[in-house]
Amino acid sequence: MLEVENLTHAYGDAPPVIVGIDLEVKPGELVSIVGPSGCGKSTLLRCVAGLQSPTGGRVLLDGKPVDKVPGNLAVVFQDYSRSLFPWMSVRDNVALPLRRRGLGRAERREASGKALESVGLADAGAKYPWQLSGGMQQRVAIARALAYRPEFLIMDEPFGSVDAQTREDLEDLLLRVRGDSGMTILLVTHDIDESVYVGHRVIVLSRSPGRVRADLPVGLPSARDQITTRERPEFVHLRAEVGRLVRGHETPADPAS
Ligand SMILES: Nc1ncnc2c1ncn2[C@@H]1O[C@H](COP(=O)(O)OP(=O)(O)OP(=O)(O)O)[C@@H](O)[C@H]1O
Repeated sequence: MLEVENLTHAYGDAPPVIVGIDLEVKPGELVSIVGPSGCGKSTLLRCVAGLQSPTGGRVLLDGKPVDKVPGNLAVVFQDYSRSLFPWMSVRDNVALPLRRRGLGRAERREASGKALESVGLADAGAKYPWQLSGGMQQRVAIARALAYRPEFLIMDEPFGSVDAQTREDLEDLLLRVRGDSGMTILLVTHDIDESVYVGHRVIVLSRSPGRVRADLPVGLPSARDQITTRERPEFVHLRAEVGRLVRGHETPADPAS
């Protein structure tokens, strides 16, 4: 269980970028976070991942305060080009964090092979990241997080730099991970459709300073697919509601804001 309590963060003497954020993510849940540009989504994720100390409030993972990156947590950023080591093979990039898990060489190799297979890159292990397309590199970054088998997966706009078809494939991969692994996942995305398509819940942050404006359950069946799910009336309705909230419009359910 992930709990964020009254989280506030300011950079130096500047006004706070997030204020009084409260949220809970239950085991196995995938929660999408959306909000206007600059409202503090990445700041929130960095505080949750222990990469940054908040100036107020706290983050608890399974009841323990987060003050550094927890051992059972993995992070995937948008900028895969900076997160993969160009001098290491794809296989070694994926296997690297497994040393932290104390796995031996053979086990690391097996786990990295399986993770690469799960992202459709079984044959790319011996290549170097720079020999792959952007979408493939991002799949390597995702494979690295999956191989690590974290309990908590934090993703900051992970599909933002890939083409539309790859994005859909990666969303479907995320849905499979969500279903199979029981991981608790927090995903920041700019894509409102994506937030609904992959999420159990969508949290909308307000314009800067970011506060929780809405926390909306996604009442869609667990089995989703790119065509039929997006045609469902519940999907169309929720997408419109999230869109209005992100743009700062009033909604029937939110008359006072
Ligand atoms: N390291 C930093 N030092 C100072 N200010 C920062 C730092 N990181 C972010 N900010 C500022 O904090 C605010 C929120 O940034 P953040 O990246 O968290 O927002 P975001 O919602 O993720 O943005 P976007 O949607 O554009 O990616 C912005 O005004 C940004 O300039």
